[in-house]
Amino acid sequence: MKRDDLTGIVPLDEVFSSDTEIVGLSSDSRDIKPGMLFFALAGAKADGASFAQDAVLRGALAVVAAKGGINDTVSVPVIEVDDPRRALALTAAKFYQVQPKTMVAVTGTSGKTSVAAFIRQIWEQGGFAAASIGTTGVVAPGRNDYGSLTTPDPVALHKILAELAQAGVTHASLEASSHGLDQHRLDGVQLAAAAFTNLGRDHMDYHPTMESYHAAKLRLFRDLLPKGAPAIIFADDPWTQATMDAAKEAGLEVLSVGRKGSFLKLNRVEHERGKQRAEIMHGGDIYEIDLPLAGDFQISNALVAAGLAIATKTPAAKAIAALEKLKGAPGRLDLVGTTTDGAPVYVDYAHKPDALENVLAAVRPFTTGRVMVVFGCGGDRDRGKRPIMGEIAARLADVVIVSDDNPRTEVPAEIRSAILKAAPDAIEIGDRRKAIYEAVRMLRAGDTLIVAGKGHEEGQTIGVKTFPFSDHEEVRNALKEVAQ
Ligand SMILES: CC(=O)N[C@H]1[C@@H](OP(=O)(O)OP(=O)(O)OC[C@H]2O[C@@H](n3ccc(=O)[nH]c3=O)[C@H](O)[C@@H]2O)O[C@H](CO)[C@@H](O)[C@@H]1O[C@H](C)C(=O)N[C@@H](C)C(=O)N[C@H](CCC(=O)O)C(=O)O
Ligand SMILES: Nc1ncnc2c1ncn2[C@@H]1O[C@H](COP(=O)(O)OP(=O)(O)OP(=O)(O)O)[C@@H](O)[C@H]1O
Ligand SMILES: N[C@H](CCC[C@H](N)C(=O)O)C(=O)O
Ligand SMILES: [Mg+2]
Repeated sequence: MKRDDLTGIVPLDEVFSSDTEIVGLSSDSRDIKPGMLFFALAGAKADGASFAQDAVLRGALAVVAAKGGINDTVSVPVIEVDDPRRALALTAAKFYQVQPKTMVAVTGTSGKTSVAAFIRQIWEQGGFAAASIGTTGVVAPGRNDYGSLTTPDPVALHKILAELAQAGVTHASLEASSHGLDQHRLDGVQLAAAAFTNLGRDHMDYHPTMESYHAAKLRLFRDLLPKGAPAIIFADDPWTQATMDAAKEAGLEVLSVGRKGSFLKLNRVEHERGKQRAEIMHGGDIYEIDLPLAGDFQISNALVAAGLAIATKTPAAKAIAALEKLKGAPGRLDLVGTTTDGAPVYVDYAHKPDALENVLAAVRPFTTGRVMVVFGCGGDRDRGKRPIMGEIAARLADVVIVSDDNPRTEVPAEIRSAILKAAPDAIEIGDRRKAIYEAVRMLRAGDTLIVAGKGHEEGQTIGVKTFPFSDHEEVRNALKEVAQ
């Protein structure tokens, strides 16, 4: 791409002639090839500025950095900007040029992946070529890539958006994580609408307080949505009011959904094992639907998705009717099988306190026997949530098995012991395969088992190595073995 097609954000015209060809951008010196621009970002672990020399040696045309950020002398121009992360995101948007026409983003502690998958399905049912991008990867017509970050870094993200647009995708939903918002990964994405699901304890290793965690989420409404755009806000969360106030102050059109919602109001819901019947009110009309998913929280997610669809011009009756055909995102209260006595086993991605609380509460109404749970907590992540999750499991489940979930570089037994402090009656089985097998073996008619924490994940990270591991596969194998 020529200099002039890319200028405007970073003042490239001050250092390059107009015929300079720029072949790419990166904030990782290891990815730099001749003809690329290197953006030096101050990170959590390292300072990108210290890799400027490395980037130059690999052929960077220039280094974009914060004012006074580069102390070493480098042999290429150093371009100083106020905010290198934002500059990278906006430049990436220009570099990759095209994005799907209608894009929405969803933030919140829980429900992002589910809402992103639901709105994609509502659009698909409306006949649009639609995509979703988030924790479970990129899902689009003819494409299903496994992803590693919930919100990809801006260069990867804009490359994906351009590929999707070029493949004819017109509608896309994105998950906006608090890290992603804080690090400006989504700046430069042209959003038509955005949504907020809820706020609970998460990532307290990154955000110093709940208020700063909330403020990171609010960037979506304060800084990224254009004025007048719709903000769909789940109405029944303790953080609803503060979020609505911020969205109103930012000049957005606030549309609330939920039991206390006014745009989509949930009048009534009846839970059954695999589905729930809901009465929803919109614009004076009443709709009765069967949502083919278990769990009260999935009603909330479905309402947020329907709100986004209506706000982006899907007729309300169509958007609400589409809820009857929704499929859950992989590993979200995902029914993997049942024992010969009919006891169901679900795999769920609850790896934070509120999610665990919700999922255990969700299965209680249709469990006549015991609610059982196998779970652990990730290593090298927020340590404070361990006893909190232990307490929740002990309070809401009848049988608790504490096991390992990506211990990473921590001592697994120490993580388990922090959970067990608040769940003294729990059974401890570190090996997750054995824990799942034991739990399945204990199941009796009327019981429900939740294997929580890993959801769609396909590995167990011990130390710095990731070993293939799938809760789905382990549950299926255990069910087979126990049935024999
Ligand atoms: C803590 C965190 O969020 N880190 C993210 C951040 O990295 P960072 O900027 O802090 O990087 P750093 O390692 O300190 O290095 C600083 C800079 O030096 C550069 N560098 C480094 C080494 C080198 O040889 N050369 C070089 O140029 C790095 O590329 C970087 O630009 O920016 C990177 C690029 O976007 C991300 O890949 C990286 O995600 C790491 C891998 C990560 O684990 N992130 C998780 C916590 C995360 O983002 N999770 C959220 C939420 C999950 C959820 O709840 O759903 C997500 O959106 O996935
Ligand atoms: N609206 C909700 N309210 C509370 N808990 C929920 C809600 N939706 C989902 N959950 C719980 O959180 C888990 C993760 O759901 P989902 O993947 O949709 O959320 P997420 O926000 O994308 O999470 P992550 O940040 O971990 O990717 C589910 O498996 C379920 O246990
Ligand atoms: N995006 C989250 C996922 C956590 C999933 C859980 N299985 C764990 O490893 O803690 C994180 O990396 O913190
Ligand atoms: Mg997610």
